[in-house]
Amino acid sequence: MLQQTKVFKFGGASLRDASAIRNVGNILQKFSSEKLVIIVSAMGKTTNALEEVANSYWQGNPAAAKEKLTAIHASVTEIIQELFAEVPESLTASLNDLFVSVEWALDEAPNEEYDFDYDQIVSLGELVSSHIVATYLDRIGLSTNWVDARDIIQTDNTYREGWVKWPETVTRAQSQLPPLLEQKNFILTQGFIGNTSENYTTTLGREGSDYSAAIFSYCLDAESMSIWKDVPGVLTADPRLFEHVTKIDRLSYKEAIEMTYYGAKVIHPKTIKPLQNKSIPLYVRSFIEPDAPGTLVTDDAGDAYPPMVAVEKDQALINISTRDFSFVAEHHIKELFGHITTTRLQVNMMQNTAISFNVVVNDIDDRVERFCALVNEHFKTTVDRDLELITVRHYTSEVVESLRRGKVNMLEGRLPLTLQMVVKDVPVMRRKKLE
Ligand SMILES: Nc1ncnc2c1ncn2[C@@H]1O[C@H](COP(=O)(O)OP(=O)(O)O)[C@@H](O)[C@H]1O
Ligand SMILES: N[C@@H](CC(=O)OP(=O)(O)O)C(=O)O
Repeated sequence: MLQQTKVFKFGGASLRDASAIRNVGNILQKFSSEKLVIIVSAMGKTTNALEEVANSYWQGNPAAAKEKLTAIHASVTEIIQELFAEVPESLTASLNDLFVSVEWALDEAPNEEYDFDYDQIVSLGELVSSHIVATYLDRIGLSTNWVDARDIIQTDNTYREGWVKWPETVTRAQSQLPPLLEQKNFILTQGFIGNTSENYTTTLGREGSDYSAAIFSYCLDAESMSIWKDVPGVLTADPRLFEHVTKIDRLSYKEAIEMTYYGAKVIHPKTIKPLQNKSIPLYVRSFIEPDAPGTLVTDDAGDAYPPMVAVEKDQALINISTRDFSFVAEHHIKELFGHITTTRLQVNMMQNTAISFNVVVNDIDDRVERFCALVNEHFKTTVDRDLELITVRHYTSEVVESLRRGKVNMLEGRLPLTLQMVVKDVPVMRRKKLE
């Protein structure tokens, strides 16, 4: 039975309003005889809205936080009123309980750690959407067991980026989920959230629901995993940023992990490893054209690919140099990486010269400032911000030239299959109109 379980993941875009949720219901009708574990994200941009609640609360403005929370509750209520001719009382009650529990938390003084409070607040989005979708599926005759993902996914207490405790998670999934799939064909649960051993909620990192689906797939030795997106599959570049992109029919795990790590947002980068480790095929499919084949990510996908481009925004280039003109030696690099680890910087590129070391990192929160303060005693640092990291796999000179147009190149690295450049826009100089 386990071999036949498929895992489906529906993200925020596929659940943004009542008609989108109905569309998900229509897709799932076609699979009513299959064993499915369905992972849902928060609806639309709810997670961003909840981040605003967490920020107001943390900035010492609980009244503003509550106002924002009430607005989210109101928009959820509007969606369910449109979705159900008559909203089931049990759903209204569960949603009220969820919102009230966060509201009460906002009355308490903030915890010492922002990341902890963030997770307790922001996890609400997935809990809300999963109750709505499960109730809707039951209503349209798709009998579904709602599961709290926090009973399955166990993490350490790295809030906002929980590290999965695999043995505990596998044991829980394998003991709890198969009996539920015997009872009803569908299990519906949340992406993005997990639980610590002290029973506190963690999140797995922004856009982490794809990863949750991969965790469930791994634990259940799923037959396949499908993520339902607003694009026809994996494209040669983000269609929001580039014209003339084409769909890739088949992609190897290796290509997928390289592209997603460097910013191809269509798949969360942590998704690939659990699937590759168990050779579970990944389908990236369109919820707009659900019968189209999408992209298949597997082991044996050949190695002839067109140029593929990924863009990661909000990059900072940190130039670190020794204060006394000594070489940047191995012991310096060891010290620097110690600080990189403690400040949770993600390094996307690095290069060194005799007396300097350059790293390109995701510019998140105040991590760069904290890193610079830590290294200040031994090193001088300068930081360039608002940069983009452009990664091109299977690059050609034409593609690279076209990407360079209008950009200043700050750092570049080439390997036989991958070219990376860190760029910023050329400052535009315009002639003034003469009086
Ligand atoms: N190479 C790519 N191929 C397809 N889509 C991409 C690519 N790179 C970035 N994207 C973007 O990823 C989006 C889908 O991912 P995402 O918004 O995270 O989905 P969801 O939140 O529904 O899981 C697309 O709308 C597209 O703009
Ligand atoms: N809701 C979370 C997790 C997630 O993966 O969402 P989505 O599937 O819509 O990218 C976020 O927005 O970060």
